[in-house]
Amino acid sequence: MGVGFHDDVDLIPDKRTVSSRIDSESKDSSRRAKMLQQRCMDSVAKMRETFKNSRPILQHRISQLEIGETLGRGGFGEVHSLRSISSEDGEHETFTSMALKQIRGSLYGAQRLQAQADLAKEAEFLRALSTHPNIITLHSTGIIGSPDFFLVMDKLEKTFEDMIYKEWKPLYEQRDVNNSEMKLSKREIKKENTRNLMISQIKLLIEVCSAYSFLHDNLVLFRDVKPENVGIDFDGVAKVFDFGLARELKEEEQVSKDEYKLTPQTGSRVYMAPEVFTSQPYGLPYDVYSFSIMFWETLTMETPYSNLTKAQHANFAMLNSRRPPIDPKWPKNIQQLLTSGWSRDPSKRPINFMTTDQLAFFPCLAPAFAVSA
Ligand SMILES: Nc1ncnc2c1ncn2[C@@H]1O[C@H](COP(=O)(O)OP(=O)(O)OP(=O)(O)O)[C@@H](O)[C@H]1O
Repeated sequence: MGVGFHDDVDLIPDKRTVSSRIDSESKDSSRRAKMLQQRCMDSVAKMRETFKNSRPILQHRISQLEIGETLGRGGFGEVHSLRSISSEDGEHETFTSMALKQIRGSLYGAQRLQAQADLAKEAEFLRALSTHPNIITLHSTGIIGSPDFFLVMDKLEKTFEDMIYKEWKPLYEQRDVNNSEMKLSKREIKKENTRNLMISQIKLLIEVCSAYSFLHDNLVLFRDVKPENVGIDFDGVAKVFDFGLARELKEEEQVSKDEYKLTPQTGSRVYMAPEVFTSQPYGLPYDVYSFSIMFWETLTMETPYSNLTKAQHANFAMLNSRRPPIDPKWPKNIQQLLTSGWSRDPSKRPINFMTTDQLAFFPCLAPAFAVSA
């Protein structure tokens, strides 16, 4: 089922994003730049129309908003907490659980236009897809000044990346601490804590999978699956956000099953699948590759390929098939999922992600899921 989005426009890369942009060195760069600019303008115009027609409660001017502290900044957007919105009768409604995303003040000219198009695209995706419990909810869209828009979304407490490095990793490093009432040996304590940690990790990964599977069911390729782009809300639920690189797959761009002609080298370097890096057609298996790298990162709490330079990564991981080391102590199912998920051959990667069933029925973890169900 398609969801009807407009054409692709590229993103301004953040420090780890190597999304292909207007290539000033290519021969037809100025023609391409003009085309891109036109596409941006078209999507911004379209978005302005959509915003005009959006639900009235969601139409706000920036002067009516009380914007709180900055929660984060990306390549083109900045996100603030939202204290309140004044209603027409001057009363203030409090929206402590919401966040406002707008375009960074430092962007001008073509970059700003591009950012507007990206934000417009993000709003369209969220409008269509944020019914899923693990996709961030879009509450509102609005206009800031005359040309720019903003989005009001659920506020996130932290990202999956924070979870890995600021919560799980310190816990793992203290895994010999006894938190259990039972009298256990040091070895047993370590084993139980490691297992409990893995259960927490897999539970959140299942939620993440569920969101990406939903996108794939709607023929939406996310193209930037990584822990930075998954949030955790204040109830501890995983929420996929940042649809800046997402793309609806269209029949006219399909070259074969699961392969589409799309912008090469789009995404973030260490999570990028070889076919995307080497400018081949690609499709949904791209996200499965990225998810597998994220899966490994979650379990090891280590940055993938951190021991390789960019050139080594290109050579060993992208052109050859070197992958992060799999711990032989991990359950066999996990080992198999990783090996197939990051396979060089996209057709060997599991379709539709690792479904909840596949993840939940690891023999070692099943009892934990049964208890919490
Ligand atoms: N709903 C939210 N609640 C709290 N913080 C958020 C929320 N959305 C985003 N952030 C924070 O703001 C940062 C920037 O947001 P986001 O990644 O959406 O911006 P972007 O410009 O689209 O990023 P990128 O350059 O990665 O595409 C995030 O990394 C996160 O730390």
